[in-house]
Amino acid sequence: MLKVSIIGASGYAGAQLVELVTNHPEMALKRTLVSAQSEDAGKSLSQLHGRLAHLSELELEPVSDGLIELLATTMDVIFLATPHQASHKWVEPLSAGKAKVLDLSGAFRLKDTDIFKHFYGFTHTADTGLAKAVYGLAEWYPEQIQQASVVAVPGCYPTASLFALKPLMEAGLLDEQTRPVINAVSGVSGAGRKAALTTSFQEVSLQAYGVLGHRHTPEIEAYLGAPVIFTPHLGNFKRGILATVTVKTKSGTSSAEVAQAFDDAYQNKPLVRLLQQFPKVDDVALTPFVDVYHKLDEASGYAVIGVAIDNVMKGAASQAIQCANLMAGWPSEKGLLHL
Ligand SMILES: NC(=O)C1=CN([C@@H]2O[C@H](COP(=O)(O)OP(=O)(O)OC[C@H]3O[C@@H](n4cnc5c(N)ncnc54)[C@H](OP(=O)(O)O)[C@@H]3O)[C@@H](O)[C@H]2O)C=CC1
Ligand SMILES: CC(=O)N[C@@H](CCC(=O)OP(=O)(O)O)C(=O)O
Repeated sequence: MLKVSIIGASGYAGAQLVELVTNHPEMALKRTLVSAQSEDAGKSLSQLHGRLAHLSELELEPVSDGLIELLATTMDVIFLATPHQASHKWVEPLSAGKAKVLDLSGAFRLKDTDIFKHFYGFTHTADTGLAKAVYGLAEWYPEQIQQASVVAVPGCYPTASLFALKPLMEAGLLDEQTRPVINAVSGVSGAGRKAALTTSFQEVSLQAYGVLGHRHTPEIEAYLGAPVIFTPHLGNFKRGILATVTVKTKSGTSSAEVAQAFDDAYQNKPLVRLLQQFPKVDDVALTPFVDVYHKLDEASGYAVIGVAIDNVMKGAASQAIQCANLMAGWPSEKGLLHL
């Protein structure tokens, strides 16, 4: 059994990880942590998350330098489901021992530290951690993830967007002169658990935000290898992301070529479901699946691809488990397919 700890366990992604690790046949959850000043330190996780009421023995411990050092040398796997600054601080000391570290924040996804500073608002100084970090898009970089000691688990919107675009990019079917246009709607859980006016029940109404400036734009561009137009929207539902992606294909591209590109990319990928219709958020909510559909208008050369994922699962926690599975030498879907 792999010994596992989760830092940021009281948040949405962290609590989801607690559930997934607890259900995993080869993982044993040892410790759950929150920040040093957390008002939830000392509470049991089941007090905060009713879904975890059966795990009443798990206590949330405040993080400290001493505990970080201990975890680095005694754990096999450590998940950080913490804000970007906290992950930036803790990834290097946590990866100094034998533990493999999976960070769910955006702190280690962008290799270009100038772009990072522009979009995240602070200077990246964890060079060693950044050099080690492998981007954890599980179905796309399995060999690199398997060798990694630090994984930067992708953001939720980049996961949905890249699953739509990478098959066409890999097949050389995208028109290089026209940027893909990504419109995506996320449920409110994407914003995290802490109270904020913009995410309160009375305030949320379908609306675009972060237009032409969201930090996920450079992340999508870095792992697609082309510029995009990305517009996120906040929807009045709890879980899920629906990304509708419009692309111009190369002149003469046929529907059969587009279908072949998606079949080639996702055959033998049990967590990716190629549908016969555009996907629905409810079909993936609380699951680790990626639902995908595509349609090409051969006359104009424009294609529309729909992708649905659960933002907290495939957009964060279940993708982190997929990466931990790969790092342990197991199939990425271990412990996830039959939840
Ligand atoms: N929600 C989502 O859909 C997705 C989230 N992510 C990323 O995952 C990470 C967690 O997100 P989410 O679960 O939504 O966030 P939440 O705000 O719900 O949870 C954050 C967690 O981190 C803890 N925490 C905060 N500061 C520190 C610190 N300095 N040291 C240790 N623990 C700390 C919080 O507890 P406390 O404050 O009490 O200490 C809490 O447990 C973020 O980086 C987010 O960007 C990525 C993809 C999708
Ligand atoms: C609805 C909502 O607010 N979503 C979050 C994205 C959550 C996510 O993927 O987080 P990280 O990249 O920060 O890890 C946002 O737009 O900031």
